[in-house]
Amino acid sequence: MCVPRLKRPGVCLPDDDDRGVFECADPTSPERCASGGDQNIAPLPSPVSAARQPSPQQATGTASFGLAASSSSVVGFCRRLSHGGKICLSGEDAAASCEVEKDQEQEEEESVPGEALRSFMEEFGEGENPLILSPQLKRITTPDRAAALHFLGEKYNSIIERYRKQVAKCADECGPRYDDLKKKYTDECAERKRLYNELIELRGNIRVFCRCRPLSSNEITRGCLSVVEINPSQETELQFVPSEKERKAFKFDHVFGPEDDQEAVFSETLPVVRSVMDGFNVCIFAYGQTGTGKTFTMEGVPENRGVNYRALEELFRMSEDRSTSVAYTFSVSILEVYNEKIRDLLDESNDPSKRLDVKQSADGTQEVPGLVEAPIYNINGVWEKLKFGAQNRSVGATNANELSSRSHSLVRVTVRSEHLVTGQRSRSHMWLVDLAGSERVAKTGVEGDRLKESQFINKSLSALGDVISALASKNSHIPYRPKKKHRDNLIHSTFAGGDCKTLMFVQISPSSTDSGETLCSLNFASRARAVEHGPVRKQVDPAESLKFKQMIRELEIELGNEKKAAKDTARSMRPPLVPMKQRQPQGRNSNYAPPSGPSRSRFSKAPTLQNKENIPVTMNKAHPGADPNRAAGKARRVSLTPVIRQIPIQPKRRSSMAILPSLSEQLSVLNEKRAPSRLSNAHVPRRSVAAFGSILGTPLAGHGTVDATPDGAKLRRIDFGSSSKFTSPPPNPMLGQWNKMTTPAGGPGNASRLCFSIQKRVAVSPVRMKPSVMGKFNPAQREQMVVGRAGNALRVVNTKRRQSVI
Ligand SMILES: Nc1ncnc2c1ncn2[C@@H]1O[C@H](COP(=O)(O)OP(=O)(O)OP(=O)(O)O)[C@@H](O)[C@H]1O
Repeated sequence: MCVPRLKRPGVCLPDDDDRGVFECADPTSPERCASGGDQNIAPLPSPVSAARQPSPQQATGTASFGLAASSSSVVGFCRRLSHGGKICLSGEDAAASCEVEKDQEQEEEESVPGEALRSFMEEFGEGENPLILSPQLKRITTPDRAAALHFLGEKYNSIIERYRKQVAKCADECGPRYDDLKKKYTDECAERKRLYNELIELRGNIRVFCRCRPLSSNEITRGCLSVVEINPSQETELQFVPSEKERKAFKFDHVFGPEDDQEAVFSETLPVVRSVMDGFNVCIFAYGQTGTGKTFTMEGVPENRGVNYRALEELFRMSEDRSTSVAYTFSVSILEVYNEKIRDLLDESNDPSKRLDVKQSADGTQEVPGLVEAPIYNINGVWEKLKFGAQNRSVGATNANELSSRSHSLVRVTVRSEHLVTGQRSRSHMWLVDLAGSERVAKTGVEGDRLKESQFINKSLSALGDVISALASKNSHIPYRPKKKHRDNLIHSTFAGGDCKTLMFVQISPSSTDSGETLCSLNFASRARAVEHGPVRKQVDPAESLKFKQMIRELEIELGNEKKAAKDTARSMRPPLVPMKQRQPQGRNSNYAPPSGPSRSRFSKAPTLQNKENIPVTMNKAHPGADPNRAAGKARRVSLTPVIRQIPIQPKRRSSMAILPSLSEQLSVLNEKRAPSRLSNAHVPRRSVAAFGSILGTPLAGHGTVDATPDGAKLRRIDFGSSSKFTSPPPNPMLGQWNKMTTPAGGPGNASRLCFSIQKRVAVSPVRMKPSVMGKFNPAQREQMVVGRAGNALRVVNTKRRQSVI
């Protein structure tokens, strides 16, 4: 039997989900025949009545079956029911229907009427199994077939209805979730892009977009193939496939394929363009082989304008948006570098004798004095200027491009802004550069003037390539053109100079005939992408910066005066100091007594152990009052003062306002793994320590007590009024005087007067002494001694004396 596989329209077979559409050209029900519905079987009466009274109109119409019935059965059935109505099958199916007829007649003879229909309905009445095999349907005799099909139709309709409801329910339930997820995804993408842009800005990278033009009609005629593969879902990657075996992937910040239009390109360019309105310099330039669409991207055509026009349009739009807070003014200059000469394309006089040159301005930027800077007030004005400039540009025909640009074209848009509230002004530039195309002289078939142009173009582009390579590999030497005023340096500094946000379009041809040049361009662009300039500065109006410089100068003078005044005041407030010459030599770390000097005779005619503040000395119990060290003729105990000097002082370390804890406290504190030692809260200049070291008694003496906290590192509370076990000798008269001078309202004095510094914690640990030294002390003395070490400073602490931890 022939089972036709019906392709659209036709019957859906078990292994094919094409929908079968049977059209009946029944004159009595034209609307049904023409309805073309493709999902449901037309509504039919109940199976029983249908079985009894098969109505052609009811059974006909346009129906689609998702059943596995033999199309022959259905066709035959429809034919009979239509009473002469025509079953229309398309194409190959029509031929199949003839054979179907024969089979059907044969089948009818074999089947048992009524019985088959019943069992069929029993079998398929239950469940949702939509799979009905054709032999089962074939068993039903002709008069019952209508009922069987009707039965099936209803069953399928109900299944479809149920599924439709399920789908609707699912859509209701999942719709909001889907929308939510979609929003999250979009937000995530936007955030990723923002972060990426931020990263690029921080690094100061050159952004690189790659744009591949479509194959030209000429290339298609010549049978050129495309060597570039771009997957639209991967907007940053491009595959270069010059042959079957070769394949190289290139990554850029965005890749535009042949089908991407000017608008799509500009929408990605927009963020960079907007920066110029925020005071950043911006440079957008197109690079690539001749005829790859650089001018198309930058200038565009009147009906399909490019980046230049759209960028200026955006600037005007933004200016309008911000008009309540910022006042913007725009001006434009257009120039070209042709055969290493600069031509002003907006100069209406077109004076050939006018010579323009590049000059370096005071702020290091390249300027072209004398260049026309035309103010623009609206977008119409912009188009006029751009058109005028483009008309003046040097173009010529080559084999590669009928209208090949023979020069680098630079449009400079100057944006000046003044903030209406803060009055802050800025001046920034946007450079829109359409470079001349690199070309293979042999290929472009140029000669004469065109050849000369080509040589200049290639030389200039190669210099640019060197600059970019050097920048990319972070060479210390950037090979700008040797002459400082070289025209190319204007281009180089524009986008490679560093102080602007740079976007490069690398334009490529997809044609297999250009694969060599395409690879060069892609490699060049990859190198450019690796260049890191560092963050770009906001530009301030030069007039504004002059004003700021002036302000800074005035502030500096003011600050200097204030510092001087503060110094003078501080000097007048200081306590009387020992004259410098009386102080011990700096940096001396000696075990010998410092030479006696006038200070001693002046402040302490007979220095005693008691009044030697901060100088721990071992007492000789046998001869009190005698200097045991001298008596022994040996080196004195460590002089603390020089030791202190040796301890490195951290610049912002606080100085202690006192305080001498007991030895056990010291030990416990110091052994606590050098807990952070904020033992002080007032900075005392180093020399004060030295000075007080030789003053008899300090203002601290007799005033300070320590309220030791569990944390030895914490500052002790000072009770100036109470007495202490660490009492000092009576203060000397000079200090008394000084106290009076500096104590407000006769109070105990403030912290700054308690200037005795603990500059460094000292880890005290037993140190082995030479037996010869130890022998000089009796056991009681030895017990009383603790030997400590502070850095490389050795000192002895006597438990019976007022002790300094350091
Ligand atoms: N993306 C594109 N879609 C459609 N046409 C394009 C596209 N890019 C370029 N073209 C067409 O290709 C031709 C060459 O383009 P264009 O003059 O801009 O190239 P070019 O790189 O500036 O060449 P040259 O360096 O020689 O000046 C033009 O006819 C242009 O319209």
